[in-house]
Amino acid sequence: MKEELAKLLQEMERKAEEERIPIMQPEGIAFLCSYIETHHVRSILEIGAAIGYSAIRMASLDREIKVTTIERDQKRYEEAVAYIAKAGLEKQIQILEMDAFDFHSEEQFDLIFIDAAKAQYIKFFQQFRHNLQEDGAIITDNLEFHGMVSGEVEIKHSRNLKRLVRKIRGYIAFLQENEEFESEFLKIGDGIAISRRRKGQKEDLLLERKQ
Ligand SMILES: C[S@@+](CC[C@H](N)C(=O)[O-])C[C@H]1O[C@@H](n2cnc3c(N)ncnc32)[C@H](O)[C@@H]1O
Repeated sequence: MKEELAKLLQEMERKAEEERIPIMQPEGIAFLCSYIETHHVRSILEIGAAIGYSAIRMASLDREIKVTTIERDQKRYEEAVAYIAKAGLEKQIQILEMDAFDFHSEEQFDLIFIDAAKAQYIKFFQQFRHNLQEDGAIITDNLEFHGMVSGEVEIKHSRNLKRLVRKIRGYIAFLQENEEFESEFLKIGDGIAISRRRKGQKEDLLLERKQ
């Protein structure tokens, strides 16, 4: 990695820590980058850009990689735009300021990375599975949610947190029972799931869309 880029990423990590912006943890982003490299991923759709940290990490792996990333928070979007420009990655990263549920496209991606509102994971998955290449993968972060999902870390007084943890457990069950996708759950970073289409399912999906 070039020295300038490494410095920029360090600045972003510091900012995220100071302002409590939830960017990917080091182990999680390292895994994501090695997945992209070993699977020769070239096109990525990211739901949840925040300040653009993971988008920059992913796009800087290879000049051929294109990232489309979506952020609904105006301030974070503007900060991400500035960081992407500083990294010189405007040609590789397309950032959209919008609610991801308003993003409708026929484009097919090698990888879809879901890293936005956790309570909406099932809805994101259902909306964007249509945009996944046949051999692609949907990766979701934060499935352990700091140990709260397994119950290792007890939630004492927050109803909202309890509700969120119930939603994440619901998403895990949704993936485990999913007939179209097979998911692998990894204890990396804050907990990652990799979901790939079972064989023959893309053809069924295309037929379903034609009818
Ligand atoms: C965990 S942060 C993303 C971190 C980023 N992927 C990284 O690691 O650098 C989640 C972001 O998703 C955004 N978000 C949540 N729900 C969204 C939605 N429906 N559409 C677009 N962005 C959303 C939030 O504003 C927040 O900035």
